[in-house]
Amino acid sequence: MNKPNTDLMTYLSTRRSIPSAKLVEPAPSKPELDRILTIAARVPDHGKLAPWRFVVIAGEARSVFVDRLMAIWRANHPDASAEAEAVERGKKEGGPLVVAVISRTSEHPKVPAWEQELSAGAACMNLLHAAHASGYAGQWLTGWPAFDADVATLLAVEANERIAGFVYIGTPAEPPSERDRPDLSKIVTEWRG
Ligand SMILES: Cc1cc2nc3c(=O)[nH]c(=O)nc-3n(C[C@H](O)[C@H](O)[C@H](O)COP(=O)(O)O)c2cc1C
Repeated sequence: MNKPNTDLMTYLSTRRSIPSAKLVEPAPSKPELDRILTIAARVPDHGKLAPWRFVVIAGEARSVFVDRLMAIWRANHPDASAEAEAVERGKKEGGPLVVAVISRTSEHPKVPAWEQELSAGAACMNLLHAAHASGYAGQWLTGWPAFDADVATLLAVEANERIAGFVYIGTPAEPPSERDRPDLSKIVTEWRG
């Protein structure tokens, strides 16, 4: 048996996402991000299909992406007030770096699409853990952009792909508050035959 890693257990049992609005510079450097993405890709993957890919939105492209999202949002909300638009922009501006995790399924005789999609979810979670282990923090968000056809076009999402999430990564501006977690008695049962 491996020696218990108490630091890791403490992290895993207390981890929290940091809301994207509270993620600020610095963001991971290119080598740090490469390492983070390498870890994100090291997830259970039945059939070695790599049923996910990552689109990094960082640096100058980060604000261009927000502008493009807001153009789509405005087209879908032609009557929105300036205040509502500012609120929406504020949400999208959170976090200095975003990784769009794209789930990519293909027909396979033994690996149903569901399993491939679960693997993409695992990649999102590993991405958060890797960001944290590298000294950063993150939050996994979908929101309307994950389900919008124009955003899919913007990210060159293909017919067999879906956006699994936008993982916002940066440095926490403040420590997170705690969040209630489900009671084990509500989520665990023991099968006794
Ligand atoms: C697939 C997925 C999509 C999510 N999308 C959103 C979202 O759009 N907005 C939001 O506030 N939280 C969203 N969340 C929840 C956050 O990622 C996160 O769980 C929450 O902020 C609480 O943080 P925690 O990781 O400490 O539980 C999503 C979670 C998952 C798994």
